[in-house]
Amino acid sequence: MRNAYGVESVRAAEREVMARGPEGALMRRAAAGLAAECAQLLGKVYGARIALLVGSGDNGGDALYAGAKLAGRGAGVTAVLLAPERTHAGGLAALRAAGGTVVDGSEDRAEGVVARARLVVDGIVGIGGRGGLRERAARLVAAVAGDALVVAVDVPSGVDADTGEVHGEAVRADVTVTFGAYKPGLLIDPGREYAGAVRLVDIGLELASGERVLEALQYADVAGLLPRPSGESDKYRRGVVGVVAGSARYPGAAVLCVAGALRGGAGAVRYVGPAADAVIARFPETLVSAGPPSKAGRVQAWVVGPGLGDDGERLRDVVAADVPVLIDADGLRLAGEREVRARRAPTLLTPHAGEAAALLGVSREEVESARLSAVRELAGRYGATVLLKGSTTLVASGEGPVRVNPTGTPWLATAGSGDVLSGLAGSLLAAGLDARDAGAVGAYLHGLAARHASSGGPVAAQDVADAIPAAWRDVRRTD
Ligand SMILES: NC(=O)C1=CN([C@@H]2O[C@H](COP(=O)(O)OP(=O)(O)OC[C@H]3O[C@@H](n4cnc5c(N)ncnc54)[C@H](O)[C@@H]3O)[C@@H](O)[C@H]2O)[C@@H](O)CC1
Ligand SMILES: Nc1ncnc2c1ncn2[C@@H]1O[C@H](COP(=O)(O)OP(=O)(O)O)[C@@H](O)[C@H]1O
Ligand SMILES: [K+]
Repeated sequence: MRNAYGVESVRAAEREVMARGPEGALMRRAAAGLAAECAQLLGKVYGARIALLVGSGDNGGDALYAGAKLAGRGAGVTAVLLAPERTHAGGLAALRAAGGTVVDGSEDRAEGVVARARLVVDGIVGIGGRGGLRERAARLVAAVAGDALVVAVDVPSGVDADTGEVHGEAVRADVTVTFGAYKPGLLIDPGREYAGAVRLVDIGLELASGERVLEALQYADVAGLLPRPSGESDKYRRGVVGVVAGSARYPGAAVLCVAGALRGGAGAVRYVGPAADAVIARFPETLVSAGPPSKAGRVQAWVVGPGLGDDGERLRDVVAADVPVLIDADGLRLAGEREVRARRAPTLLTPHAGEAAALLGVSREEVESARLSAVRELAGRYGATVLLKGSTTLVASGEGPVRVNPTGTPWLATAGSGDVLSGLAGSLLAAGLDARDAGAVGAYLHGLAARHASSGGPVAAQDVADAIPAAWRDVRRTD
């Protein structure tokens, strides 16, 4: 599991280490890790032109000590000070002693220094930052050459370390070297996008895993959660997933949802609805039935909503069932908050940002700019587990850390791929995973399947469904 910790926890862990160890030890470790990463990116340090953007706090101190190390190896290092009177004194002295130079960020020549640098180190603000870049910092950042390497210290300045929100201008880094622990803002868009590749440097902080606010499943975690048929399994023991999706107008949604469900580990897929002919034509192994879902026979979990149109009756029939239910797409619009809250069996809602926005009564942009608070708010309101889809997929339940999905590709943003995900996650629910695990494992496999199917090129939703078994085997290999 990859865990991310909030700023308060990181600061508390830092205080503990500082109380025990020699002064400045943490910053020296951080700076050493930062310098090593810069050196690796540069390839040749000797003669390289480096600019340090240095703010008023310890983040600037890290940049200065790292700059001193690089200057000691023959790089031409210039520190551009954004708050000259409040610059980290020890760091500044170290840089000067190593042969580095210093300019005031308000001087005209500062922009030229930044523009000529091959590598720019962003030490403007770290976890102490609030809001976007201020004007002078933003101007200097805008001067960075297009082909320069940008390394952010701890977090890209302007990105909220706790949430990934960006209010105003922020640094776009190629690499972010973060200290002691991942911060949520490095793993959730838009912050994740600004951070580039994230490198974690161990500086000896001890964080209790119970304090994590965000977690990302890794291969081994997923392998441990995948359903595994035992020798005595039969299709009912493996779980039957019921799919209520599609309409005369959208039969394709039913086919795609069933396609995902068939690959999700349940023993059988039951389809109820008006697209039975289309489903059977593509997947003859599906059990189809007409009539209401409640009369369809044994089902361990339902998926309801993709392409459903305005069929509130079938939706209500499913929501009244006493087994886990996944509600997606049109189902989200039709399901009342009170009905969902009243359910006793687990409920998993899988909105994309637009659907989440409609449920919350805000704009899509508001959801996309503050995903963490949106997914938590929805989980709280509905008393359910919520999987918020998009460039960063998050899964939140009422309690415990939020899960962030580490797999996927922007090629997944293709019509119908969400239907495949709901079928897949519903199948995992039927196979016995709880709602959080079914959502997180479903998103993980779905993203990995898309990568398999894509290999850098476009994919269609059906390709993603077809690649799920390969993704599954891929994960199992680590078992
Ligand atoms: N906490 C830890 O465990 C460690 C922290 N270290 C470094 O220390 C950093 C935190 O240092 P600080 O607490 O001094 O805080 P920062 O260096 O992040 O910020 C310092 C000051 O910047 C100003 N500021 C805030 N927002 C601003 C904005 N938008 N534009 C311009 N100025 C702004 C504020 O006056 C703030 O107090 C970490 O991010 C990391 O780089 C490391 O040296 C090692 C260990
Ligand atoms: N930029 C992106 N990067 C990665 N995955 C994305 C991105 N945009 C969308 N996705 C994923 O693509 C899928 C699209 O689902 P959805 O929006 O429901 O589409 P549809 O309704 O057409 O099936 C989701 O799994 C979502 O997480
Ligand atoms: K920074």
